[in-house]
Amino acid sequence: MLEIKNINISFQRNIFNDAKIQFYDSHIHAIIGKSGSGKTTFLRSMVQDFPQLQMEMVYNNKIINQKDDFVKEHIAYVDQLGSYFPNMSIKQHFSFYAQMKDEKIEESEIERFLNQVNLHHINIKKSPSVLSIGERKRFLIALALYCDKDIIILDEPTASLDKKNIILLKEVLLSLKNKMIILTTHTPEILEICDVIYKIENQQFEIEKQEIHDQNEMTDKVKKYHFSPIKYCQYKTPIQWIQFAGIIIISIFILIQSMPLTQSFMNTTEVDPLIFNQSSKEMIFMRNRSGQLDMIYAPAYEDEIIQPMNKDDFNKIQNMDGVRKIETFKVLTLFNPNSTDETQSMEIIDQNGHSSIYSVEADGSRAPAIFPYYEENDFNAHDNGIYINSMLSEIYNIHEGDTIKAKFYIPYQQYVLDMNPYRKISYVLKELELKVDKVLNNDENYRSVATDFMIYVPDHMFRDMINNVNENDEMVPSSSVNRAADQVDAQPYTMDEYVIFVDEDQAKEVYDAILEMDSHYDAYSVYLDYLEIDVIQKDAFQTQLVSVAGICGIALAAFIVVQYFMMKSRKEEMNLLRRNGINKQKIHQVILFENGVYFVVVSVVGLILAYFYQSYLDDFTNMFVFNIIVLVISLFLLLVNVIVSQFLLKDKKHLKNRKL
Ligand SMILES: Nc1ncnc2c1ncn2[C@@H]1O[C@H](COP(=O)(O)OP(=O)(O)OP(=O)(O)O)[C@@H](O)[C@H]1O
Repeated sequence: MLEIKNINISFQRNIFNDAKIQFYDSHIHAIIGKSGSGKTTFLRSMVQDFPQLQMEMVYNNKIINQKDDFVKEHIAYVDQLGSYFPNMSIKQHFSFYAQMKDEKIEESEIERFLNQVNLHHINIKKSPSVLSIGERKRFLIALALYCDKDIIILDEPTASLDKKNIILLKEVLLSLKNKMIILTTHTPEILEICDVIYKIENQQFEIEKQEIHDQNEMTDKVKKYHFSPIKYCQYKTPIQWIQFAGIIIISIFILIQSMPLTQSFMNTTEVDPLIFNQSSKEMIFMRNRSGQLDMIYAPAYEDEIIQPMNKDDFNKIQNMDGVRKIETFKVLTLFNPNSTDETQSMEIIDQNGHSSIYSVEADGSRAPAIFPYYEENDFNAHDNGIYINSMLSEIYNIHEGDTIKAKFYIPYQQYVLDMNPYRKISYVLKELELKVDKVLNNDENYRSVATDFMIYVPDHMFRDMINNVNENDEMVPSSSVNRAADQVDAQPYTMDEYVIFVDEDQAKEVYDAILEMDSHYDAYSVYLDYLEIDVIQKDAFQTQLVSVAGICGIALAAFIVVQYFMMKSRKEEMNLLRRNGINKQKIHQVILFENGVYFVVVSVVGLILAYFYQSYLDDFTNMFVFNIIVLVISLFLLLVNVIVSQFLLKDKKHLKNRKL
């Protein structure tokens, strides 16, 4: 027996005032009353709490403290509309309850239950929406029977039913001998089979009819129903799966958009320390070029195209504000500047005499070269030592005190052609032994675009290396030099490239002035070049940022719209779970689990894509930043996801929502 006492419900007005009511095992009860008297509200209050409700329920002499558990174990509720889970087929409804009961249900068993309520030959793979409302209500009763609930509540079961369906329903109700049926109706055919009829009058339940017969002992065995939020996630319509996949795809799209942007941001922030050291800020390379400049200015590698400076211009530059000194400049290479199609070997001898021989790539990309340094470079307190940069030291494992032994190409004579190229240069191949006095830090040395592997020798030593060449040295054969020798006489080689030492704050003016003097004058400063590229990169980043922000904004709006509709379609589903006694925490766990799956999928795919993107760039130096950005964006999208779901699933319309 179910006794409900002290029923108080009031909205704008009192609906029940200290009312009480009793329901008997194996009896059919009807509640009647005028429209608006509170029939639906009362039935609803039996399965769901709301703020305007107070009541005390006693079932088989036990006070019900946990209404949710009681509902889950004992009550099946069928509302006026015959509401069903919109995310489940007929068959899935049964398997959902089977899962809660820790059982498996076969199709034949489902059919047996459907037969009990006169539902034959329906396609159980279809959604209950294909059923008529009468069939739907009977289907829900069949479900209640399968769930073995002992209390079945039917709100207006005959609403919208035709005569034939009313008769069918009546037969079904009569067959439920051992259940406690509680219904609201005004249909005489149903009322005549009710054992007890209560009428709502003056906010109380008044007995209209009471024919209590022997009550089939309804076992109060505690049935255990388990609701698993994880298993529940499988119940989705194809549209919901598509929506779920949709928000994942949109999220991944946003992540993909962020990657080039991140890269371009890193480009704008990454600073090579070599660019900002004092020497790089104060050195401007300069030359008078014959012919067109192709690509970039690579100091001294292209000295066939360098011709002497105009004396007047040279003097002008020398007298410019900020110019401290002008020195000649050249680079000695390990490869034949006339053809780099060869492999060279380089020997490193350590202080103990142990030697390592390296074969240097034919393309010269890892080839060290000899550069002059000057007093103005302020290297290591002017001790006239031989220095190398840290990159060369690391790659070839060269330490202070080690000796680099290799053959370098040293210019000997030039054949001035006075056209483009301006001259042909003959070289000798000379073995040099350079004992490394010090490995310079990045903030000490200067940088060149010619190579990353630099050996610095004092300017006077450098000039000696060039000036001490004579015809006894090993001449490098060259057909182009021979051809030039047929046309013009040889002259001694002259260094026509220069490095200007300037005051840092006037470097830009000097640089611009040189370029303005003559279109054949080239000026190159690692530092100024960097600043120029930096401005271009920052501009490019800003443009990219605006376009990516636009695209991602649209994608985010699409994300919210899809998520909104997905969640909206689930509101009914969540309400039904509540009516099945599934508490709010469990329902939140469903959402939490789905959000968790979403986050894991998006972030893992994002991290994999970030990895591939970086391998495409062949640069893993920003791996950490990329991964953090992927995770931050995924977390942000997760947050949007959670906010939209919480916003939609909140019981904010509790007071107004009649169909809870
Ligand atoms: N959530 C709510 N917020 C405000 N008022 C409510 C709410 N639910 C019900 N009411 C009011 O409580 C009263 C009883 O409504 P209820 O639907 O229970 O009546 P009923 O007897 O089932 O009527 P009918 O036979 O027409 O379905 C009505 O005046 C209704 O407006």
